Amino acid sequence: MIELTHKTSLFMEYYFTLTLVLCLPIFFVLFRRWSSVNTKNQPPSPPKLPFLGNLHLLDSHPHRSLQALAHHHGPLMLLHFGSVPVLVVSSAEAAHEVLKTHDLTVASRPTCTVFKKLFYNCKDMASAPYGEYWRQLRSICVLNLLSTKMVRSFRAVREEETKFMISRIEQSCMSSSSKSSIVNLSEKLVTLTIDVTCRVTTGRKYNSIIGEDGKIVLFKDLLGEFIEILGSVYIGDYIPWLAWLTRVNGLDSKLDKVAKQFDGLLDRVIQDHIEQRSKSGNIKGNMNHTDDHDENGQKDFVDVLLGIQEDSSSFPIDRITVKALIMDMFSAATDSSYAVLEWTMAELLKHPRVMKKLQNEVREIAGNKVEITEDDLNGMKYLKAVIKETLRLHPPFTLLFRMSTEDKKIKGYNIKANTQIIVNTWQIGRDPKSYSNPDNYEPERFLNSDVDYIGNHFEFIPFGAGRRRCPGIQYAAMVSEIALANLVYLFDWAVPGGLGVHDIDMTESTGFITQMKYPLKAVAIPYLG
Ligand code: HEM
Repeated sequence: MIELTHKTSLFMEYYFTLTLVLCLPIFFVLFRRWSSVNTKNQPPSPPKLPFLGNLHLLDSHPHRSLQALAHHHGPLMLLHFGSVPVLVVSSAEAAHEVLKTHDLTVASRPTCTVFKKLFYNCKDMASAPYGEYWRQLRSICVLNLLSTKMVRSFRAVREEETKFMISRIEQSCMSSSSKSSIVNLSEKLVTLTIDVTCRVTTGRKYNSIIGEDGKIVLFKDLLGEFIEILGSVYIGDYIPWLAWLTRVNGLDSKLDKVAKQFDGLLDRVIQDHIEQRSKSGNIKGNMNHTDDHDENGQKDFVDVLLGIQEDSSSFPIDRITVKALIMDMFSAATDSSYAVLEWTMAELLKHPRVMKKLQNEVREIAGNKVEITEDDLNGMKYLKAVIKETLRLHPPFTLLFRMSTEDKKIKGYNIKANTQIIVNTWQIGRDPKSYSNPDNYEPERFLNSDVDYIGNHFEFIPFGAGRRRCPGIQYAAMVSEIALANLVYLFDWAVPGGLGVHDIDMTESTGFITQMKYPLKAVAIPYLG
């Protein structure tokens, strides 16, 4: 009996193996046919590795490695980050097709763990998926927080904080025997942009806060850590079985710590505002959130959001949404504006001709004024061209991140739903097809040109384009213009002793926002008129 069973089982094994061998060619043909249907008409791709896909082809400056890949594979190329398909868009024409023709299809953002943890499960505007919730938040921000009227109403904050920055530089010049001083411009500019954002969003500045462990944390350092961590890659998003790595390398606990510290701060900010509002009687029924000022003076973003929360006719927003929106403002408004100013000053130091031309314009328009005010900025055409040229060569967000929500044919290629879309704005701004001498810093190219940065000209999209375009363009322009005009009006600038203009280190930082890797230092010499 045992003998019989053994024989049967041997026969079964033999039969199974034979069937498998005979069927293999059929499986192979079927697989080839299935995969060719599946990959039919897909954009060109470099070869990929098992599990990693094409992740190994990226380095710490992904906009540069993607540019190198696009030179081989073209302006629409399909990569795989782990198991996730990623469409990379690298020319103005392809960006027009994706962001304008297929705006609605690519209006969502990729879901990623870092954003989920830092922005209350994507309850903010910038990382929320496309849909009704995002639409409502966007309209609240565009109509109430970032409207022309609201941005203008913060003019005094911008002018005052610029004045503080200038007087800090003047003081360091005065205390030097030569009446000039080496200034850490990066440090001055980051303080300016953080202070403006804090006052506009919360009504006050934060030098330091008490951390979770009771220790004092510099607000600037906390925000720096937040921005740095925003740029981290959470490997589990692309290769799920490697998710444990972020527990081992400490990213998980770092994320949780930063999120908790900001959450505590935002809770205190909101509580202070609620108490202040109830003291001044500025509560439900007594407030119109579209007014620019309350009886105590300037309203900040938290005031406006609490007003909307109390207004039963508005879209209902809870405390978490208020916190998530404030986080958006902190993360989007500070380091981006700071990066633009820092790169601009570095380029001006490297190009004394451009610096002189800019100073001539600003000094001519200012006459003998003590300082430049926002009224003076309108006529400063070269200043605006200088800022545009910086945004072309050094967009703070070198890549735009989107997500397709439906299967679509884009430029004849089949693009599946849930494909991540990356638009390489950095590469597009340096394309020789759109710009002569694309690597040269020549603001003149924007004089007498109708090319703007509001998403109409796809060769120049530092603020993105389409539905998810940056809503803070006006805010960013005003902070940068007033600060730059005063810096070049009130001081002459030189490269620190012994160094030439070619010694300025233009290496880029890594991370979410591309700044200069090393702090920019320059000699400030007060201009005596
Ligand atoms: C020079 C400074 C700035 C630059 C270069 C910049 C650039 C960008 C870019 C490239 C995007 C993505 C656009 C897209 O996907 O098409 C974006 C989104 C966004 N920006 Fe800005 N930005 C700047 C300043 C600001 C400021 C000052 C604020 C607010 C006060 C702001 C708020 C936002 C928000 C909330 C989003 C998300 C919009 C959405 O997803 O609907 N940005 N920005």
